[in-house]
Amino acid sequence: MRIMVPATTTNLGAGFDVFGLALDLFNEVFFSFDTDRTIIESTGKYAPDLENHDLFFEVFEFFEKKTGYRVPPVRISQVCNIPISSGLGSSAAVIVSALHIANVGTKANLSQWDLMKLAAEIEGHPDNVVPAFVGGLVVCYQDGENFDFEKFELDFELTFLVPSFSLCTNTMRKVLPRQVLFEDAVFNIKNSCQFLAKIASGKLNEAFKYVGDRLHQNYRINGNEKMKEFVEAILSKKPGYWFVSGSGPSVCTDLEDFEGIPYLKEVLKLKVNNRGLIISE
Ligand SMILES: Nc1ncnc2c1ncn2[C@@H]1O[C@H](COP(=O)(O)OP(=O)(O)OP(=O)(O)O)[C@@H](O)[C@H]1O
Ligand SMILES: N[C@@H](CCO)C(=O)O
Repeated sequence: MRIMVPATTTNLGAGFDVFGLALDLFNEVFFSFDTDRTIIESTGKYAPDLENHDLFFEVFEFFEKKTGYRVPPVRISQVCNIPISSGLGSSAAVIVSALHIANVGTKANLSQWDLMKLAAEIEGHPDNVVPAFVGGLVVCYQDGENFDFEKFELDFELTFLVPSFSLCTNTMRKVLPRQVLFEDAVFNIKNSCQFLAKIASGKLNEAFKYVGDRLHQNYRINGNEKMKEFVEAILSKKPGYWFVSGSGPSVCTDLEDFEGIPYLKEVLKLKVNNRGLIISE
């Protein structure tokens, strides 16, 4: 059996923990239950960047605690095509695939809606896992038990500048302020609403004028010397738009000239994936 889970970018500037977008880049996860112990193997471009497979086991444990089912031993072989700890949803791809494997192996047969809620609970925010499940641009709502989302299907390509250093989302969430200025909150509301209104009206080119943020990006950029240098070099080239992908360090921008940007490891040009995850026997 196989499940392919897409990379995702989130926040898109002002939509912190709310906007998520699935991309045309997938981790492939092959799995079978004909084994007497759980074995996980990783191959693919980014497999060398992996330190361990703990996240799979954390998800299985969470699933067992939440459902009461025991996840049977499983042989997993994953192809890591999504950069790790780079702001492109690598952890969400694992969480979604591991929940699917647990759901199949236990025959718990949870609905996709319930799996999405579990995934958002594990990750601590819904904006990577929801688009990983359903594809497209999603606007997520999660407040305690209340969970909802709407999806928009789009057709465009985004450019991501991926640096050679990585940032851990959990760490990047801890650097965020507990309180913000009223005018900064209003700034983000204006931008996120206008971004979404342009998307909903099909005015895609105008949408990316509204990816400004004052709630999270600066705290994350200024909290890491390499990230600060990386973003300052990008801004010195006066991009039409830019935003930090997820919790970083990758940056999405419309730049074409990447000359002299420090720590730049690779440039990924990724189309929107409106399909979400792909399950096959
Ligand atoms: N293919 C994988 N197999 C096993 N564990 C993985 C895999 N990809 C990511 N992880 C785990 O997820 C962690 C990275 O999660 P993190 O949320 O920090 O980064 P990200 O998901 O790539 O970025 P963002 O959440 O900002 O999009 C890694 O340190 C590793 O523990
Ligand atoms: N909205 C989350 C996304 C992490 O990928 C954050 O910025 O922490």
